[in-house]
Amino acid sequence: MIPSGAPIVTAAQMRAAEQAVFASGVAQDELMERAAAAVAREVARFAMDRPILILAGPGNNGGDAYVAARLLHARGHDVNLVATGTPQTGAAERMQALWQGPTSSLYAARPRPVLVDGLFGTGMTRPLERGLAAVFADLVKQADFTLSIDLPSGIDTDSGADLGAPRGIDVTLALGALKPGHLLDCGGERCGTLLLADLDIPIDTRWRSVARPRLDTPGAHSHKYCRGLVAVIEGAMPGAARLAARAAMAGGAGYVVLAGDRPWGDGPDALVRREVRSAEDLTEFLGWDRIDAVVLGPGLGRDRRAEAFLRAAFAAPKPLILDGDALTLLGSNAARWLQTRPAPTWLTPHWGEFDRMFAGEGSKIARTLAAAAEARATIVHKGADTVIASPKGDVRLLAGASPWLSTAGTGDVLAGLLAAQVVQEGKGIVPASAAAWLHARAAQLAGPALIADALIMHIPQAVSECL
Ligand SMILES: NC(=O)C1=CN([C@@H]2O[C@H](COP(=O)(O)OP(=O)(O)OC[C@H]3O[C@@H](n4cnc5c(N)ncnc54)[C@H](O)[C@@H]3O)[C@@H](O)[C@H]2O)[C@@H](O)CC1
Ligand SMILES: [K+]
Repeated sequence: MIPSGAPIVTAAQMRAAEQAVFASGVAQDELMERAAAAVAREVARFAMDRPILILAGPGNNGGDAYVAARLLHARGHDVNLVATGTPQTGAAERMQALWQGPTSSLYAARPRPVLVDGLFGTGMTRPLERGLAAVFADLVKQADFTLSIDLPSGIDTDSGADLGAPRGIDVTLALGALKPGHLLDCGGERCGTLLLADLDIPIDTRWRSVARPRLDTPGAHSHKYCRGLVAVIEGAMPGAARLAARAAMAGGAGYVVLAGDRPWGDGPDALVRREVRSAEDLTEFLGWDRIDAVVLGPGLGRDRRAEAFLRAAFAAPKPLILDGDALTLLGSNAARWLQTRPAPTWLTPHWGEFDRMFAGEGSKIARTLAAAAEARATIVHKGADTVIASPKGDVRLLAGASPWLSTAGTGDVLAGLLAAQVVQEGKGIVPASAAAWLHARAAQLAGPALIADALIMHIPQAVSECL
């Protein structure tokens, strides 16, 4: 579980936000007391009367741990504390001095049913030392319940990379804001349930976790065209385009046309068929002013015909959603081509497609943001964690989607859903975030061993939860 629509900042941005709070007259110790009060509240809620072991590291994450130990002890909880070394910050040192209860060294620590991890937070700069990682993992394993303060110790704040964090953490209480490491890479798997205590720290950011969208019920006078017309272009593997088209219908588009020349299989009868045999036909079709968005790429193929279709779609002044083969065809020319498009474009690459299109270094967020700016397109960078970035610098992160989505055709469904949102919700990151939420929710509803067709059947339920 992840807080919805929550702000996300890097370690450096969090430190800057904290400094701004200090500059406004709040003392550092006061902020630490606030953080620890939130930690103590959550720990007390889960611990009930079970004995608690608190791990305190050398920095301010450890400082929070000392204060939480004091507050929990004052409330009558049975608390032991393990200190991994001497406090390295003034605040941690002052908080250590105020802790009067039992303290032991890490290697003398005895497991207890409730464990609080205050070893490291946003200050982690290198992997956990091996001995420490092993003892920590063992204490987590032997505890019934573990809560991490701010971040699981052993997760990189900005990338979510594994720096030795154990498995089995039940709850992570993020302080001030979410960090990318809560959602990306290993962080997404290791945090357990993610909670957020905002601590009244003002956060100014364009990065957020994906939120449940608010969708509109059609008005009493709505008709099929005003709810948006999506054109899906067929190619070598017509099943993929049909999945996209059916997903666009289920996602609420008013009118969906499947354009191509493949033999017509079974229904759905509501899907409109338009014969398009050549790139010239496609150009003529895309000149139809009722078309609000075009999906190209699912099952398109990579031959000359596919390339000609791609050129025709690029030239049409229509919002365009590119997926699958269209992305592979673009390859390393993607940014150059996309910059010249006369209308907004959305790309939905998985990591392989993304890597073929865009070079660059850094975290998944940094790379997706840079690519979106360069290509002037909104990019939905799919995977176990999905990063959505717009050319304007907005970011939405989605983690924790069903692992059962890793099956053929689910990407085609996302492309169709995105088109439905584009024609209903408009520009930029909003429709992309909505589509990602609906896709993840439909997968949750479809349950284990889902297939792409079943995913589509659950989209209307997901939509109904957003009205
Ligand atoms: N951001 C906020 O709003 C607030 C942050 N606070 C806490 O402050 C934390 C950040 O504190 P710090 O910047 O002191 O950082 P940390 O407490 O995360 O740790 C930094 C210390 O650990 C050492 N270190 C880093 N990686 C190590 C490794 N692998 N092995 C051994 N030592 C290692 C560093 O040299 C440094 O001494 C946050 O995570 C949060 O818990 C709260 O106290 C108050 C509010
Ligand atoms: K921690």
